[in-house]
Amino acid sequence: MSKRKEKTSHGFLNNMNFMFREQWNFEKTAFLFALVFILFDLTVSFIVIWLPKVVLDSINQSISPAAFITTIGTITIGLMFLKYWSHYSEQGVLKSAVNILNMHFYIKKDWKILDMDYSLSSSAQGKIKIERGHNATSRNIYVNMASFYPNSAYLLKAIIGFISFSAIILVLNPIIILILIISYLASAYVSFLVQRMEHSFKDVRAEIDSKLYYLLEEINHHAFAKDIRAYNMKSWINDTTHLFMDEKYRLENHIQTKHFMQGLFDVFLFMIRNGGGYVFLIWQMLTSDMTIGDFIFYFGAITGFSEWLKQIVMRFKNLTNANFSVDDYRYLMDTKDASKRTKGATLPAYDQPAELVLENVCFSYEESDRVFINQLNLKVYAGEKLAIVGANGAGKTTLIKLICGLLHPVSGRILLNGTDSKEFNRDDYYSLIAAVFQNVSLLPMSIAENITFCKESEFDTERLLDVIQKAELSENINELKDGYHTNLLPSITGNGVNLSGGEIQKLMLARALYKDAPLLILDEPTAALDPIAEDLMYRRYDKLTKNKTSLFISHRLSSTRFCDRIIFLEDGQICETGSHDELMALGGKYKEVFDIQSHYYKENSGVKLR
Ligand SMILES: Nc1ncnc2c1ncn2[C@@H]1O[C@H](COP(=O)(O)OP(=O)(O)OP(=O)(O)O)[C@@H](O)[C@H]1O
Repeated sequence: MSKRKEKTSHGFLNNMNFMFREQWNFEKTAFLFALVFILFDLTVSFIVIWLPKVVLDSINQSISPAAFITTIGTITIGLMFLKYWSHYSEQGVLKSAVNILNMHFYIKKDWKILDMDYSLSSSAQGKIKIERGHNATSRNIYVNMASFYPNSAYLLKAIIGFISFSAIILVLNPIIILILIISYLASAYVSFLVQRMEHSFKDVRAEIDSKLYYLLEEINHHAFAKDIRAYNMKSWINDTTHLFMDEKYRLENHIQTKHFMQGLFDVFLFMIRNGGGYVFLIWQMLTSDMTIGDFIFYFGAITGFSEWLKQIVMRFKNLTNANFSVDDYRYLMDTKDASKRTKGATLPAYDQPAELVLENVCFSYEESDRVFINQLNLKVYAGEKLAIVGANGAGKTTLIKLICGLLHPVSGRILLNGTDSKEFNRDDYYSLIAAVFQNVSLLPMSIAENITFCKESEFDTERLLDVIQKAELSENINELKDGYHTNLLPSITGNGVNLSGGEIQKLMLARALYKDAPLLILDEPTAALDPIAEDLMYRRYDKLTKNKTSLFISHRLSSTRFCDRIIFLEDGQICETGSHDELMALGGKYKEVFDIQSHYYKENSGVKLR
């Protein structure tokens, strides 16, 4: 499979364009808020350094108390007005960007993860990508991508403030500006180095987080609670969690140490910068005609100038962080599916069984050198009932995932009614297959919704009742007060029932039958059924698979005899194929395993399997 080189960074300007367009499309008023905030907040900054000069000059010039109160009162009221509206607008910018826009990215990212090819989302590389996408849209407003827009506004405000205050200090002495700027450039450079170092650990951090959070989520998972107690796994979980935590601690500690050193360097520069400025002003007071009002005004300007520079460095740093997050988000969102998402080949009829052909199919998992499916050739005739058997790890589930289009062959082809599965639109192709996988997936909604995936008002009742009956679930459901309207997962829905393992398996079968697709795939569908339910299912298998081609995976070889043909898989290859009688006559691996299983039955119950 040829690997496309993926773009991990779009560049700052491109990201800026992207974020501003997103903000514009999402909420235009955010731009008005930003404008008001910048203008008003800057004006407040000027008034704050100018007001003490006005007060001192007024006292020096001995103006009348009425004029003094009017002047100071007007300025103070104006200041309050501007401060209120600047705060209001700032909140407007933060609200629309961080609270709303971030939620928009968060949902889009989740949708992308749900929609992307399974082969990508389940690979190790895909998991890191997803973790980085989660971090990019996290609730932490200091690093998430939505902080890009407010930080741009803060940065613009700081730049304008810096230029204006420069003009004031320029009148005083240009060298002061030069000293202040050099000290800040040094600070910015060190900050940039620390930030770049932190970014270089992003993949390591995502990998540790993904391991740690997987473990933390699993231990909180209801299904895992029994095993934890039964196998006394607490100490193992504790040790493993601490192992990951230690890894995380070491990494964060290393990063934190660099931040601490950067902080020390900043304090050193601050002392040189501000201390030098004040010494210069005192000297000016002593040697020229500078008034106390001027001293206070310039004192404020130098402090304010330093503050603007600090703001520029800080906002630039935040913006760079947000820019990295935008890159991470776009890296995830740009993921190209390997399967076809555009209009594909014409689909075969849903009411006719499909023919399936595998030609020289090879497959390896991305992160492994091993070949899991090796040059596999197989033809499943339309309407045929094929059983796939083999030892654990032989590749049965992998083969099923390939046929389902969840994984893609590294080489070779999978043809459905003569058309390469790659030629179908991915979602169209999924619609041709109804599969029951080993891992069950129940959702917190009613039994009917879990079977049909339709809203309560939209499903086909007749079809629902038919599949409930075929899956042998009628008796269980009839016992419930609300029948198939009963909710599942009461711990989440607040009411309803918990089904047993066997009942869930029947429900999964009902779900596959309701889909009524031409290719039915059942991966160990009877593993949780009691012998009577299992026997019933085998006897009804013809009816269940009417007008369908079916693939049936099982470890119980006796259960595959109702299939037309059996393939025995070993190391990702078909080593034997034929009907039960043919394989028994062959005297190979199938017979060997069958004899071991039937021997067990004979010895323990006197029941012979043949
Ligand atoms: N995501 C993965 N990455 C790497 N290897 C994997 C992955 N999933 C499965 N494997 C490996 O592929 C091999 C085949 O697994 P598969 O699940 O297809 O076997 P199986 O025949 O269905 O086994 P079982 O009967 O136990 O369900 C196993 O060795 C397994 O470890």
